[in-house]
Amino acid sequence: MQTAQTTVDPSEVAKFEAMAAEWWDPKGKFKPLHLMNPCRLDYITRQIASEFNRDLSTDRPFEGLRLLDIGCGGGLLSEPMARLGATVVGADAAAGNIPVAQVHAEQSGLEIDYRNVTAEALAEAGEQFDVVLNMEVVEHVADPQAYLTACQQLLKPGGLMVCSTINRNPKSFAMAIVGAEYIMRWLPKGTHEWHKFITPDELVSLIQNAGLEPVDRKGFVFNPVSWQWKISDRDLSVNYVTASVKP
Ligand SMILES: C[S@@+](CC[C@H](N)C(=O)[O-])C[C@H]1O[C@@H](n2cnc3c(N)ncnc32)[C@H](O)[C@@H]1O
Repeated sequence: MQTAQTTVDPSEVAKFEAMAAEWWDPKGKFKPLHLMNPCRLDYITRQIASEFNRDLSTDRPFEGLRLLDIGCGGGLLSEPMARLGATVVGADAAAGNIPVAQVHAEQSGLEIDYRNVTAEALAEAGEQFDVVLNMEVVEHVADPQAYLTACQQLLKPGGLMVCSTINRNPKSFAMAIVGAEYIMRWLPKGTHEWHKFITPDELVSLIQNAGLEPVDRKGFVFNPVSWQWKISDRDLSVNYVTASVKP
């Protein structure tokens, strides 16, 4: 791993190291992210297409865009972005995630540049991207403001950051911790720490303080009957996503 680890919380990264082998098992510990993937990919692709004026009916609409998937895990989002034509760098603080992501991309015939590196180290190295995907990571870092500032530095002017996380309220405690970890046992107990969850207003302030302009926010809502996630304009009570641009 490269230097500049200021925003890494070693105990958080250790949790993901321990689960690294399971990234691509849709019934394993990352089942919630697999279930959520169609819904969040729909949001991400529409935000990128709108920001960069791309036609989603074409084969590789994101050709020419350089995209960073920060906290990429096993590459559940890096791979679809590469399929859509983006030049993808997947970065993660957990070293064990990288070979898992690399092997899966190779087996899928995709070229993705996976690196065991932090956002701060990439920013220090002067890397620049059109898009930063920052999905389900900010609730796992030691210093969200420093982390989001590094993400801002990584964007070119006019670049887009899509950032998702979990709200902090009694409902999110019941759903994301008691429900997902203790009742459904989707995730190992202790995967999430409720006090590290961030309300939408707090996230908007952090994003603005980092020098980005928030342009959209939506909820991701799980329907236990259809067993599917949907995008909601109004319900940001548990999982939610924001889009921001660098002026
Ligand atoms: C919940 S997973 C999300 C993975 C992926 N973004 C997704 O949504 O499918 C969080 C990931 O963030 C990584 N992570 C935690 N802290 C990090 C940091 N400071 N910098 C980069 N990655 C980090 C973890 O190792 C883990 O792979």
